[in-house]
Amino acid sequence: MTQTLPDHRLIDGRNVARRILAECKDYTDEQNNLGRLVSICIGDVPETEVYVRNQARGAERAGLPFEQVNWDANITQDEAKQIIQQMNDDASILGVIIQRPAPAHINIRSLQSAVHPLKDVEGMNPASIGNIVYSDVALAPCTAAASVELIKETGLNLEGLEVVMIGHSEIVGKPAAMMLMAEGATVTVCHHLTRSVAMHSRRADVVVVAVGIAGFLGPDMIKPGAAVIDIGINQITDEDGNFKIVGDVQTQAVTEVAGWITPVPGGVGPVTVAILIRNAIVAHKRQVAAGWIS
Ligand SMILES: Nc1nc2c(c(=O)[nH]1)N[C@@H](CN(C=O)c1ccc(C(=O)N[C@@H](CCC(=O)O)C(=O)O)cc1)CN2
Repeated sequence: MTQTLPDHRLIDGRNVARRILAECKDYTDEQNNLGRLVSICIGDVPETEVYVRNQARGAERAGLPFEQVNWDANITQDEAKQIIQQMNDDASILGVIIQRPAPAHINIRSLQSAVHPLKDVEGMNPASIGNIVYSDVALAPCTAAASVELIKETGLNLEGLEVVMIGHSEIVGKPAAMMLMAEGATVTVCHHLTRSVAMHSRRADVVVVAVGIAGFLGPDMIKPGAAVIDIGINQITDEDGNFKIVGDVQTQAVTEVAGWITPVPGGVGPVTVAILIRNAIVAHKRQVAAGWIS
């Protein structure tokens, strides 16, 4: 009888998420009056449906009250801001996350800045993001923190590690680069104006890809044995007309060369959700310390 052995090159994000959520549950079990995590969607955005569904599941597993709120796509910036301000003052709300993307007329950055730093479970308020520059990374943007968590899962020593980050978004690439520097890694950030991404990625111990282009990273772009962390969550339609989630990496081909690789789905997605819940716990501890709640 042939036995299928697990591929140890694959980093299982679901396992990492389970561990983080179990730690959160240990904390929530000790609390008797936890506020709820409010997740806001503006308009109908199919890309965020999976994310929000998994947020609800993650919160349930961690014993955290959760509420999904859907705002009409035509809500004005002022109306949205006003509701956020009411949420800031509402003691029954522990934290707030606003899904991206939002409709074009909404200034999402300004709206995220309206979430009070103590309720900013996404770490997207400029005050929270700014703290990362000072190596205070306890409340960091979820996907950026997930990429660091997945690199740690390889067991590689981050001190002096050569990491190439492909993508410089404010939500992943930039904060993740700062967080990795705080861990002692040497980080190169590539972006759309980088002359030869492959020239950089081929010498890296770890390549993190967050460009939002399905199959962007091929096997010829990495060093044999490197760790590849795929941050892309791209919805595509397969040959049978079904929706499917794929990453920014040509997973099958790159697995032949890489030492470690994160799959999509089952990689960064579940860890992003788990970090969101962990951030909510950090927010709770900070609110208690600030005397907002007891
Ligand atoms: N405010 C924010 N909005 C959005 C962010 C963000 O970090 N902050 N990132 C993305 C989220 N996103 C993709 O569009 C996304 C995140 C997580 C998942 C997920 O849980 N994926 C699972 C899917 C498994 C399944 O099919 O159930 C996985 O990858 O295993 C999906 C999407 C956009 N918005």
